[in-house]
Amino acid sequence: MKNIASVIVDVTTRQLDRPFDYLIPPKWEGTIQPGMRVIVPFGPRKIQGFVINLKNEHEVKLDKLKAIEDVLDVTPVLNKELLQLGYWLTKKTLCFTISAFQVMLPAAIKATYNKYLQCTEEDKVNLPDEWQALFLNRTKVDWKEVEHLPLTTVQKQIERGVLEVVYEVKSKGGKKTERVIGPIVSLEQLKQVYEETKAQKQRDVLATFIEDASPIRKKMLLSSLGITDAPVKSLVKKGVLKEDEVEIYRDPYAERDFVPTKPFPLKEEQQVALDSIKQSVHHNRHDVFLLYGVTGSGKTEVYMQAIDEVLQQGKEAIVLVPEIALTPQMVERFKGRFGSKVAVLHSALSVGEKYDEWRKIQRKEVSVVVGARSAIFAPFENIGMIIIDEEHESSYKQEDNPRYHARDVAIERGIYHQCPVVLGSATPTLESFARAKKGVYHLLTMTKRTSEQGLPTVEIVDMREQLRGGNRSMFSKELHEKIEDRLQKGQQTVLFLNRRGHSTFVMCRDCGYVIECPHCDISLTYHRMNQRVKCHYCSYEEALPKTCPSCESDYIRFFGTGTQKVEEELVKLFPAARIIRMDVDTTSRKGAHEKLLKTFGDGRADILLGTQMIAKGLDFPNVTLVGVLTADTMLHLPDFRAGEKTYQLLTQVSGRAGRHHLPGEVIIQTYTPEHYSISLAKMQKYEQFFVEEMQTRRSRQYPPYYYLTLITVSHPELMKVVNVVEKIVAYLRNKCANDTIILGPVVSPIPRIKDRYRYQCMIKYKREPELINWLQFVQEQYAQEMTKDNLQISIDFNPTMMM
Ligand SMILES: Nc1ncnc2c1ncn2[C@@H]1O[C@H](COP(=O)(O)OP(=O)(O)OP(=O)(O)O)[C@@H](O)[C@H]1O
Ligand SMILES: [Zn+2]
Ligand SMILES: [Zn+2]
Repeated sequence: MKNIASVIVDVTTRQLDRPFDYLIPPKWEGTIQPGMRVIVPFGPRKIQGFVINLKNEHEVKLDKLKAIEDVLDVTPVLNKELLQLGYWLTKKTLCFTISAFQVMLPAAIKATYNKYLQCTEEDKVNLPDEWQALFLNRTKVDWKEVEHLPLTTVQKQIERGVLEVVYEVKSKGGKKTERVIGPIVSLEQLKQVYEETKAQKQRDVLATFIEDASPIRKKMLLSSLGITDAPVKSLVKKGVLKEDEVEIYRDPYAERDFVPTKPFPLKEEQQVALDSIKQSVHHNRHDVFLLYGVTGSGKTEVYMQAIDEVLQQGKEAIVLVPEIALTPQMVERFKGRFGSKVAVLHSALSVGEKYDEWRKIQRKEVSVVVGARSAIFAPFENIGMIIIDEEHESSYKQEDNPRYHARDVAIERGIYHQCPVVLGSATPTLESFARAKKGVYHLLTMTKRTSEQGLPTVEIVDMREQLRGGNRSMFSKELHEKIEDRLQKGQQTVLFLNRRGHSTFVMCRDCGYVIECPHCDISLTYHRMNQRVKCHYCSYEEALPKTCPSCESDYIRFFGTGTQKVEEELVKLFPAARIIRMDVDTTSRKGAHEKLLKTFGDGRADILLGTQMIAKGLDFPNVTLVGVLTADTMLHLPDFRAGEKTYQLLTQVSGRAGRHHLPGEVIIQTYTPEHYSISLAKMQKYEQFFVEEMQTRRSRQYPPYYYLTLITVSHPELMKVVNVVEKIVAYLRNKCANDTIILGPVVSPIPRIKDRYRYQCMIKYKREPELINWLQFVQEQYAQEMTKDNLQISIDFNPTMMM
């Protein structure tokens, strides 16, 4: 009998990042499996851990072995494949094993929770007698009530599919909960208590539950009987009723009807693409496809018909879309085609809602997942295809540990399941397009829009000339006229303001003083709502000063153009226009995003003004004009991908115009019309852009010609940082190949965050198979100081953020 479990414990220190052995007490022998979470003693504490392996007694030294304290799961939360994927993540990103396991699970499982055993009404009849008694008049039993039972008997019922373990998140600030009352005795007993009770109000309560034993919201109970809390409290005290606090779960899409859709007859290019993908589905081949299709070429339709094929094989599909594109429109399209077979995972869901969706996946109630980055870890066991839409989006890379890229995880899972991975984009990353050209990925090209209109015409307006001509407005003459024209025709306009890289700092116009965060070397961002300035890195905030702290001038103003300011000007210029503004301020409340888009989609507004969040995925037939207010704000970021990102964004935004019967027009306003990212976006010539940008990358030795690894060292003391980073660089210089370039050490673009000084070094290399081992060695060398002395060394392979 294997009665020893190897456990990865929840401690994030390098020295302890290895399995520890624990004895399995006899009562759990044969029931504990890899992938389950347990509570184990660790030093003076009791902590959580994941069982990864079982062993026999003779494989380990028995003396000193402590025993497992408690078992948290009755069935594994991580299956064999995901455990393996966890090790892979650990190795590839140099994160802690425990972090790799945790990132694959929904937050609810990590949070404090109540554990219940649940049985549906229909399943109750299938329970053995003793269990039926337990579930009498209720569908949910607190885990504490069954804890004393042998785990195997519980497991048996779970395997039969009649019982289920569920977690409910304990309410933490801000989450909606409500009190629920229900009986905890049998109907017989309820009747008996009813007979014995004299107090009329208590009798009323009892009568309610004799009629219908299911738990009821306390508020409703009190108001329907017209009573106070007191009679309920007495009955709870007597042990007849039970009061619970439960989080209010809501299926965010439950109240919505999704109009069922049928597959479109495909256009020729779509058909060719689909056929190739189907081939590899049929032959269970792990191929990576790059579906390069212009905006509006019907990529989503290809995804959906390919998924159809996968479902017919009895397999499952994962579809990743960027968070920002996970609009109601996108969800609607998948729900419309696949109905209740779809689970949706995105960050707007509450912890409980996310957990509910995850559970649907684990219980195999759904076979399609549409979700943002972390949906790549969906616990399916029979994956037939993984799709990554808008594969160029930087949000697919996680910026915290584990610093993984969803594309890499998708390919790893694709290999395991022997299934195709489809990457789709109108503007693929240079890395992916280069791979496709080399034949590493299969290139599928769609050059035409599905509508007869073709791509919109794009016009570039030089804002410097506008200024010379005396126009100081943020709207060029051209854009102004075209908006006027659309208003008259009753067509819609989308205006895009690129906020990323936009300065919204506060500066004194007399002396040039800029307000900065006292803890981070970065300017504070102005928040109009409450007249305060805020740090984006450490959330430090203060009131907007009335006079300049340096020269006391009262001419201290905030700089940069915010959406609110644009809106104000729009109202002045077009008083009759109905305007919708979408930015972080107007969409912070739950459901607001969806509501605003619906208003626009229903034609109840003329102009949609927004930031990045309107650049993707929108498909409104009446939009015939797209205006980009300032195209170049991103070009000047200290990032070698600035040109690529600008090109991608301009193409995506332009792609919102003229997608159906009406032709579309795009106006791009810029101060640098000569930059090739902007001029080629006008011509919509991705392949030419690719060639140009590749030349730049080659000459400047950047990806995809070179790989990058960024090491950032931080500590509250500057000397310490410099000392450590210099040692690391010296060590690496000694090891690395001759053609490897080590830049630095230099001060990071943001020299200080949260009172920690930051230095970095960038390694550029063509081939360094040992690099990962050297960096692991570096981590081990500094493990003590990282645990005890507040030293941080972050290692980012293929970084997407250069700051
Ligand atoms: N074969 C087809 N026949 C007619 N209409 C189609 C067909 N395929 C897709 N469409 C429609 O064309 C429009 C554009 O398709 P879709 O949104 O899938 O394009 P896309 O390539 O994903 O676009 P983007 O990259 O801009 O988001 C949609 O309204 C879609 O319903
Ligand atoms: Zn700060
Ligand atoms: Zn001043």
